[in-house]
Amino acid sequence: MLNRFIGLSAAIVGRSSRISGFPFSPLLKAGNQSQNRTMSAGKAFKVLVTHPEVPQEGIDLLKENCEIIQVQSVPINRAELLEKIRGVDGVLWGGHEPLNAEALDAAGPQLKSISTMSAGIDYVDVPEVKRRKIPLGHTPTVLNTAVADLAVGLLIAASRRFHEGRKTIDNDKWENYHLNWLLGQDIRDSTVGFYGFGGIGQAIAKRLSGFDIDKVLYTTRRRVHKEIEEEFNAKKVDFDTLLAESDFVVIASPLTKDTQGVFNATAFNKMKQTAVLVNIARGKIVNQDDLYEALKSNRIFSAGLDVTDPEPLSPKDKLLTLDNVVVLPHIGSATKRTRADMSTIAAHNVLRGLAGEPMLSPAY
Ligand SMILES: O=C(O)C(=O)CO
Repeated sequence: MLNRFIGLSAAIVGRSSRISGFPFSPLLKAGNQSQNRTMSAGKAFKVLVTHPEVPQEGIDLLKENCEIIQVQSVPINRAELLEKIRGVDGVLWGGHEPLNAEALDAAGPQLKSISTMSAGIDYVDVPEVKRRKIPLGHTPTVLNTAVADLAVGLLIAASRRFHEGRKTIDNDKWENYHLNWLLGQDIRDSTVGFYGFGGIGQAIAKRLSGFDIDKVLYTTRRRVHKEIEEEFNAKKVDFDTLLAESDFVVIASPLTKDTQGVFNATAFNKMKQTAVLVNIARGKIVNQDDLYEALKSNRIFSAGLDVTDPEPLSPKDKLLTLDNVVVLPHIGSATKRTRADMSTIAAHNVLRGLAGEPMLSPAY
């Protein structure tokens, strides 16, 4: 229920940060003269935006009360970032570069609020941020639908052999006079297993409910609310059961030391030979060498990946030589509206942190 509420508020902020009733960042309330600070631009706080392409929606919110400093280089030049972060009060961390002691030291002890513009925060040294008692926000929820749409796209593309089909055209091997040519896996009546069943996993399950699937299994540390289980006809199972019984295995969990590399040869050997793996979470949750072997030997049917290890993936990577894998360059949240919403939520997080208020979506 709480998830739903946050989802709703987040969606509202995304559409319009000015709708009355929305829990505005305190700093955006009229005047805000209570802050007993003055800066060169007459603004209460100095905020670094670490990426030049952060959508304007978030920048405009910050500008109302803050002097903005912005990194200009893309890809981000670390030296520029470390130079510009010095002395700032808040940071909107727009990219996926390491947010670690080096950056925090460069900023200095006055830093009091940080938000990433991402759901996953595996590139943040969270213990280090926590140790310094700096509130940290991130932007889950607003990207659930965009990532879920893409996951369903990958699931269909991998199960119906889009990549291999396209290659037959390129190679003048269009052979549909064979009745068993390019046969794929059905989604209807299938069991879909989620490794991680938070907001993104549930948004994928919601979309798949229109595909006449039979059941949903999920593996998580904690059981999800009963009403969510009922809504998706979902059952919590252990990892081995998930692997053995799922026709589609969807990875939708954060990357942590516990999830890193869990999809390895042992796991693939427990999956159905007809199974399709989809990963929209993080590349490192999968042992990519083992995945390559499992796909090449047809130990599993196919895979659809939005994330790889490393990123960017080399065009020479052996994974790309396979017919039965669809690989995308980590574009799960890459829609105009989603990125705008992410910048809005991140800006609210930063402003709330500066005001000493709870962030809209705290990371810890
Ligand atoms: O925001 C994130 O963490 C993503 O990886 C979106 O795809």
